[in-house]
Amino acid sequence: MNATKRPPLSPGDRVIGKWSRQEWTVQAQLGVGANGAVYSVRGTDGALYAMKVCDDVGAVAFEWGLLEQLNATGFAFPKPHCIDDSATHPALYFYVMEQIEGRPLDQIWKKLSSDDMKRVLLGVGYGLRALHKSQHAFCDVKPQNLLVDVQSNQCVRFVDVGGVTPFGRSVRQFTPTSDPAYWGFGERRACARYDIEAVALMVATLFEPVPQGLPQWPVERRQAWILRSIRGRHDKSVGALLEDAMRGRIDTADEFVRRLYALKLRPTGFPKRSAAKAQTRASRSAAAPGNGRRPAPSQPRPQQRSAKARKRSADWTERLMWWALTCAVISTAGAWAEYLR
Ligand SMILES: Nc1ncnc2c1ncn2[C@@H]1O[C@H](COP(=O)(O)OP(=O)(O)OP(=O)(O)O)[C@@H](O)[C@H]1O
Repeated sequence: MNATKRPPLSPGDRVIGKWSRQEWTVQAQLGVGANGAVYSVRGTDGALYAMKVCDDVGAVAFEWGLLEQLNATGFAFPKPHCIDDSATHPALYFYVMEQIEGRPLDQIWKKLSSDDMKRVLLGVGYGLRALHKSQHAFCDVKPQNLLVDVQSNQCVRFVDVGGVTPFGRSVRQFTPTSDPAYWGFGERRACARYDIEAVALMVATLFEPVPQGLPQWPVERRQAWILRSIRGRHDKSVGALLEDAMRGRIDTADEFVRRLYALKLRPTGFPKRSAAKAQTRASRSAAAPGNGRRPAPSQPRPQQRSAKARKRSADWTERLMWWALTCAVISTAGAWAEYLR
């Protein structure tokens, strides 16, 4: 496939579908990968969509077919909207889908609190659970394909359906650092366990970027490196979960979700973020699911907090006063004793 075949689109360009006669105006480029480029486009209905443009008409048809098939089971991938060729650009094959809000996981991971990390991973687990029900594996699990909406309680959605493969088949599209076979943990065959292993590898490499020379290392050395990094750096329970997942001891997304729920996270070992903030967010969403705007009932109110602070400082000054008074009484008594002697 030759990347130069595909005409690049710029903001303001209009694309008219040859068959559907629908029209879209390009707003911005959302991303670009090995298979094509994805643009944010506005339809004539005023809504924003994502348009994926590939060099190869076969790739467009293949991804479109998968999106449609998976949409029927309803889950984390974008909803398909339309497939067409451009009447306005030569050799421009594309499909239009829902534009997913959110930022790629690698761009926000380091800013998340441990609670938010757990929430994101639960979202990934739920998305995989739904996908696996359709007997397909994601296969190309990588942070760039997981979009997290930080405005919406860390809601996670998947993009890039190109790697999705029916269970039992060989994996066609993968990213080495999330590929269990690359690390010597398993074979490159689509199944639920492959995805869970990939998630664990992805998390480990988000915590600690891989060394530059890693591709030249023998597989045993790579494996030793990643095991050392998860055993040494994180909360022990997180390390144990990641290691079990990597080693293929977690067979289903259901089990992964259960293990995540059971994790008792310590605030240490994760990037700094005010624990109070995280707790406020968690209790907010518990109090008002969906919008999280009401303050948590268990949170001490500012007036209560300042009353306590006042009481603490009053205790301290009171003690100082009594101490000064006692000293004064003792020295006065001493002076009288000296005078009367
Ligand atoms: N529906 C969407 N909504 C918002 N952003 C999207 C959408 N689809 C893709 N993107 C963005 O565009 C980027 C590239 O898209 P995609 O992964 O589908 O291309 P690709 O050529 O298959 O990439 P790769 O080389 O990883 O296989 C994604 O990482 C994501 O940031």
